[in-house]
Amino acid sequence: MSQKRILVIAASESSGETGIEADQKVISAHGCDTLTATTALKPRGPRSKLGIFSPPEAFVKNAVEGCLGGGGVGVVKTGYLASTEIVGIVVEALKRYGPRFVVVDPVIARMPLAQEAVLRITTELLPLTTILTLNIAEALWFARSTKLSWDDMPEHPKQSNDEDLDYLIRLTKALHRLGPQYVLLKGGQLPLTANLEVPESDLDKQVVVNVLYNGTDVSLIKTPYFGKGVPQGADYAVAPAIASNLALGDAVPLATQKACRYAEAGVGKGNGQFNYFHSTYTLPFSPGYFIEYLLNRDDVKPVWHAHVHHDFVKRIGDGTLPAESFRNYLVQDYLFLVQFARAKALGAYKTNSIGDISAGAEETLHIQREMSLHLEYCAEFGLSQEDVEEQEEHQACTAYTRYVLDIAHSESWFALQMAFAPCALGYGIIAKRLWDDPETVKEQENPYWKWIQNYVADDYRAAVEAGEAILEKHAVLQSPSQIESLVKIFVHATKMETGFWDMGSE
Ligand SMILES: Cc1ncc(CO)c(N)n1
Repeated sequence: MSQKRILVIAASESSGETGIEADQKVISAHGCDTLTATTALKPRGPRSKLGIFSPPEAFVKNAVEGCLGGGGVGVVKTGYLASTEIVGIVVEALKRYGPRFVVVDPVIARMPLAQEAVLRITTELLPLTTILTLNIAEALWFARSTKLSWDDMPEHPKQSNDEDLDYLIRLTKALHRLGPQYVLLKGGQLPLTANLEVPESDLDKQVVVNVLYNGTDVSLIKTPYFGKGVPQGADYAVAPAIASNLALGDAVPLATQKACRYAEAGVGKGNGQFNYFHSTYTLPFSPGYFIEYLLNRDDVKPVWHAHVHHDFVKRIGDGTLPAESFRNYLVQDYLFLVQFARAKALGAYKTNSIGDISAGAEETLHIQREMSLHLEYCAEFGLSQEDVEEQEEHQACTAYTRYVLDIAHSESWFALQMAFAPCALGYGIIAKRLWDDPETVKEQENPYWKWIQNYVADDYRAAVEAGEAILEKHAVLQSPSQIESLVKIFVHATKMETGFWDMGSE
């Protein structure tokens, strides 16, 4: 699905806390895409006092028209419109291209703006506006700056007990007369009590009421009051979040309610920073590269290395492994594979996908074929199938197989696949390395050559690749915290593999 595109016409603020940069984070967090027309350039911190820089108006015009003329932009969100001319450019472009939604956050109280620009916003931009979002200070600024006569514009109350819910609603209605389809008045500067009354002390301040009005219906969106330390991003995030929700297809009231919830959640536990990505999952790997990521993790790499570079493996390669060790290992591996086949069969039971069921069944059969190699070797050692099956399981064998079977019972189907993973991946990698390594003693010179051949054979390779495909396909569907617990399973199973080699080396 292509991303929904939103044109942001606003100032660039190098702090990233407001302006285009902040809007872009909000919009990205909603899975939408941002196009920009930069109206002003504001440095961070004390340097901002040295001045806000203005890009040439021709640039702003070209950017706005280029973005809207290029098509695919359904929502325009405006922030700081730095000059009368820029307001004119925006108004002209909106009339020409008629985007579906126009979200206006008129940054008029905290950035310098000519009286004429405010007037032009009021008379020309607001009538083209889908939703005007503003806080109380901005609402009052409009009241002071505009030359319009407002019949029902409430006086700014001098006494705090006039600043009640009714006052907020009257203010919202007054602003609606300026022409936008909706007004959202953000009440963060006027927190109320839990019963929406005027608080008598700071302790009583509990609820922030945001008032949404469309000319007929007033709706109140209540959010908790977090005190004075609320990161400013919480306020600025509402408008771009509305723009995103509109782009994604919500009607204005729902888009607005969800935007207020988004902003509320971003305040989080109050470390002073607004969290834009509170509901965004970031997987630590790119799709298709889970295994590469997994094997390079700091908590996996050394454990994995210990398994695939074990001394037992080296001595299979150079043929110096004592026959006795190999025989003991093979017997235990046969017993291991019996239990592994049980786990594979149980895995097949644990899924509703017929593809995954039959893959599980295939793997079970594949284990049976792998076991015939073990029996061939054992015959050479004078051991029959019955002899092998009579042997007692070594603890390393019991530990590994019952761990996997326990995952099979207590965890998800995919967790079980992660418990299987070190087995196939490891033997695939080990055998290929031994096969390619010029140091490896080959053919008849090496009593274990058949073993190496078995794990580089086409059918084993195909089984490994099928397992890899399963990991890649399902890893991208997990949450980041699930990935962490899955990795732990993989690490533990890998250690069990190493334990198996250790046992063989005894
Ligand atoms: C212990 C162990 N791990 C992996 C394999 C590969 O199937 C095996 N045969 N035995």
